[in-house]
Amino acid sequence: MTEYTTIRTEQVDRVGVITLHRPEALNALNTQLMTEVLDAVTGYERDPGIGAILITGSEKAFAAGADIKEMQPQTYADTFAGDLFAAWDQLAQARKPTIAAVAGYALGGGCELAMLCDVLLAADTAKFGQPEIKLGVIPGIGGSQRLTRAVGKAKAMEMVLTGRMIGAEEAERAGLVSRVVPAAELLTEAHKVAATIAGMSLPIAMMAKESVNRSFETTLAEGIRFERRIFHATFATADQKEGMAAFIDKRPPEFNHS
Ligand SMILES: CC(C)=CC(=O)SCCNC(=O)CCNC(=O)[C@H](O)C(C)(C)COP(=O)(O)OP(=O)(O)OC[C@H]1O[C@@H](n2cnc3c(N)ncnc32)[C@H](O)[C@@H]1OP(=O)(O)O
Repeated sequence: MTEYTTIRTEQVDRVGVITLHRPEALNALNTQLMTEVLDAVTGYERDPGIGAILITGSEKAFAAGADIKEMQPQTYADTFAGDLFAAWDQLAQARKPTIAAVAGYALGGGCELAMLCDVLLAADTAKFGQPEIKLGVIPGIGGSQRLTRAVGKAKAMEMVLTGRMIGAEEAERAGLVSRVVPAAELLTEAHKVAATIAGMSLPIAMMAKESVNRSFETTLAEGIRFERRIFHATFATADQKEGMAAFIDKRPPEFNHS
């Protein structure tokens, strides 16, 4: 069992949970914390008993951004040679579905971490922003790209150029989050969503995720061709036979993830 110092992990109902835990710094994402998050994600990816990964923070902050105190003294040569933040791409490459449950601040790298996840659920207390410009930098973990795809150019431009935060309702209206729930219900709801996904056939959920993600990277015609081929491939699984047989037999499916 790995000992983590800046995150907490637990496994419930085939869901691998990662709770960011650096309360003294509002979960600011320093190297230690991100290394631990990525290590935990790798562990859950390898674990056949896990079907979805849930990432959450505290009531006050999902994460207040990349660690400014750690970044401040770095030189251009440091950031370039070390390819600062490139490791985070590993989360985007996760093949199992990932869910972010956001309460409080999700700023800069915190907003980017949430956007690296597949499903984004927000508490009514959530505040999203890309305030890097106020620090004399720009988003560096995909914020200018993923935020723009999520909320469109006009809102993304305003947020990235002014650093303005948006609340949960505005984030939902703009399409950044799938749903807003009362803060007291966030974890319960997020667990429900994650457990629902984890209860599906794992290979089929992974195919569904890959297919949706393809829509961000290719033309419509290519995307539809990709989806059709993957759809055909689902018929090679035992879970397709089981899922359809269960419907016909009027019983819940018992997927065995093969
Ligand atoms: C550059 C790239 C690629 C990515 C980035 O993410 S840059 C960072 C973007 N995030 C920000 O600019 C937000 C910074 N934080 C704040 O503006 C405020 O902390 C707040 C509005 C989120 C909350 O304000 P509040 O007054 O409630 O709390 P503080 O006293 O300011 O914070 C408590 C404690 O946490 C430390 N903290 C907060 N955010 C960070 C951070 N991103 N990096 C490092 N440390 C952070 C803050 O300094 C304070 O600790 P001390 O009391 O020890 O100073």
